[in-house]
Amino acid sequence: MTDTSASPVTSGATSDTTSDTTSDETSAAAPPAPLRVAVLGAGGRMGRQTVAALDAADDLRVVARLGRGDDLAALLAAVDRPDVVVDFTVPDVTLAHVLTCVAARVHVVVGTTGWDDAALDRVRAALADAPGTGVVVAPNFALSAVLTMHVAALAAPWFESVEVVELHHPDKLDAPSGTARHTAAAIAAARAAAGVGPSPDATVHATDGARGADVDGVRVHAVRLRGLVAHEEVLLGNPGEQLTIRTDTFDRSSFMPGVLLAVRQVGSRPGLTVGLEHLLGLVP
Ligand SMILES: NC(=O)C1=CN([C@@H]2O[C@H](COP(=O)(O)OP(=O)(O)OC[C@H]3O[C@@H](n4cnc5c(N)ncnc54)[C@H](OP(=O)(O)O)[C@@H]3O)[C@@H](O)[C@H]2O)C=CC1
Ligand SMILES: O=C(O)C1=N[C@H](C(=O)O)C[C@H](O)C1
Repeated sequence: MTDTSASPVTSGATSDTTSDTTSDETSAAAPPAPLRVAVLGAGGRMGRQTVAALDAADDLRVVARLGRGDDLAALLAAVDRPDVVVDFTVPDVTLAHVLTCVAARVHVVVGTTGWDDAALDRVRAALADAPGTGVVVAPNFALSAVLTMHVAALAAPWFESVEVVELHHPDKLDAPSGTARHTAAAIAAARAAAGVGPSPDATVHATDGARGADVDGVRVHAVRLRGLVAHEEVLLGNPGEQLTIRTDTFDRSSFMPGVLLAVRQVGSRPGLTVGLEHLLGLVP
């Protein structure tokens, strides 16, 4: 539901940062107006956490909280529209949300997973007609997860075998997780660049699914278990040795520094950015 108490129309625009005084000294010290942010999926697990994190930041202001059935296009057509939209909804609708924002030339930060190359290509095509607009799609905003993916890609060419195991709460809609897909893609790219072939696997008899999903040639296994939040292991094997890289999110607060970083940076990153690693400077 749209939060009318803080909607673009009723929130009083920039009045909280506009000083009554005409003193040069005072106006020079005035902080910039907070970035105006709308949250899609605001009533969900991530949406609630995101609204709270934005509320706690002096330089960011939540101006709308949207859920299923709320009119995003109308919000973006308002005079006093948000600067940035954050999407934590469901895989079926996130592409449409992003295309609506790009058409209105409003920056978007996307945490929702379930993206594939075709959907990302549609965003790139839309952005070609919206110069200056930024979209950040990040499968995982937690630092430990981003570093797990980064280190896994560094290590992958040095091992014969590599497989990914992701473990999540059972209310999750998509499998494998967006993080696991992103991890597998990074591993596959690093191995291909180094001329390393597929992981050895002699399996000729297997029950469907027993060897997990094939993501870019990397086996990915998905566990759903009550009590878990979000976890991933990358297993790398050589004769006589194993490297395990593991990330554990015990609480969704782990995602918030990354979400706020993306909200602050998306306006200065025109085009499509996939992965928080780019915002952290881990990759160009
Ligand atoms: N990038 C990251 O770091 C992270 C990404 N995620 C991803 O974020 C997404 C959301 O996760 P989570 O918060 O746990 O899921 P939830 O199911 O808790 O929340 C999803 C929310 O989206 C709302 N919603 C559904 N359809 C629409 C719609 N058409 N328009 C607007 N809102 C809609 C739901 O409303 P209703 O209740 O009415 O259905 C619900 O409030 C998932 O894809 C998940 O994988 C999760 C954690 C971290
Ligand atoms: O649904 C979740 O919870 C999560 N989804 C993201 C994913 O699919 O990778 C990020 C994190 O793993 C939590």
